Amino acid sequence: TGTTRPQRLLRAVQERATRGDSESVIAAIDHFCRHQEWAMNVGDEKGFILDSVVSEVSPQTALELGTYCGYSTVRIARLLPPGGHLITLEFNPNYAAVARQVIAWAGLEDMVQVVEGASGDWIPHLREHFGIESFDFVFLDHWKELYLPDIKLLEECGLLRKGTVLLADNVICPGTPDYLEYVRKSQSYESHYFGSHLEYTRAEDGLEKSVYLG
Ligand SMILES: O=C(NC/C=C/[C@H]1O[C@@H](n2cnc3c(NCCO)ncnc32)[C@H](O)[C@@H]1O)c1cc(-c2ccc(F)cc2)cc(O)c1O
Ligand SMILES: [Mg+2]
Repeated sequence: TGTTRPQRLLRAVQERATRGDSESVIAAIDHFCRHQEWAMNVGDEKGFILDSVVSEVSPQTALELGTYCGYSTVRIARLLPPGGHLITLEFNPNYAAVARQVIAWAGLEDMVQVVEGASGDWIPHLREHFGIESFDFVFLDHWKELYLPDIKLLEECGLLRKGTVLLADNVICPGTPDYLEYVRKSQSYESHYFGSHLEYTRAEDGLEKSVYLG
């Protein structure tokens, strides 16, 4: 049995990036995905939009749904303010193991908690387990049909507050139609679409930023 794509991505990071240098980790993954093997990281073009939203929110508490290899985890964590903390949920243990090593290579392990398990199981326990009152920022990038049920669960668990910013990847490709309809129609959200492209391709895709109004 050979290696998996996440393992080959991790090796590219360890061979090309400088330990402790998060920019070089991001560049190594983008290089790997552009020149070796495509992988479903948010990528550099949408990543630039992610960076600008994270910088604007400057979250003390952030949540990511779907860690995969940790690419967007590193993008978010490197921009957190002092005292800021990111919890990222990943239910595939092999992906979680790779992500932990990518995050550590970037030197960001102190700001990030990779939590192994399903978002639906973990969201109701985040407050008691991690002492989280509410999230300032949520990045959605896991299975697309779970975006809507998971934000409804976050609402029910009181983990969103007036002003919480949700940023959702892939609202065009692969697409999250039910989520988009909900956040754009609901009186509880103020939504804005950032047009871009599917990572490392010319296909259309974009990010939806939705502010929870309470
Ligand atoms: O499918 C895409 N992403 C899915 C991500 C899944 C990751 O999240 C983890 N995950 C899934 N469900 C849960 C869960 N909760 C659910 C279980 O209870 N709880 C925790 N973690 C979860 C997985 O283990 C993965 O690590 C995608 C596709 C394209 C794409 C576009 C065009 C193409 F042609 C091909 C592909 C582009 C993208 O940017 C994409 O993000
Ligand atoms: Mg994505």
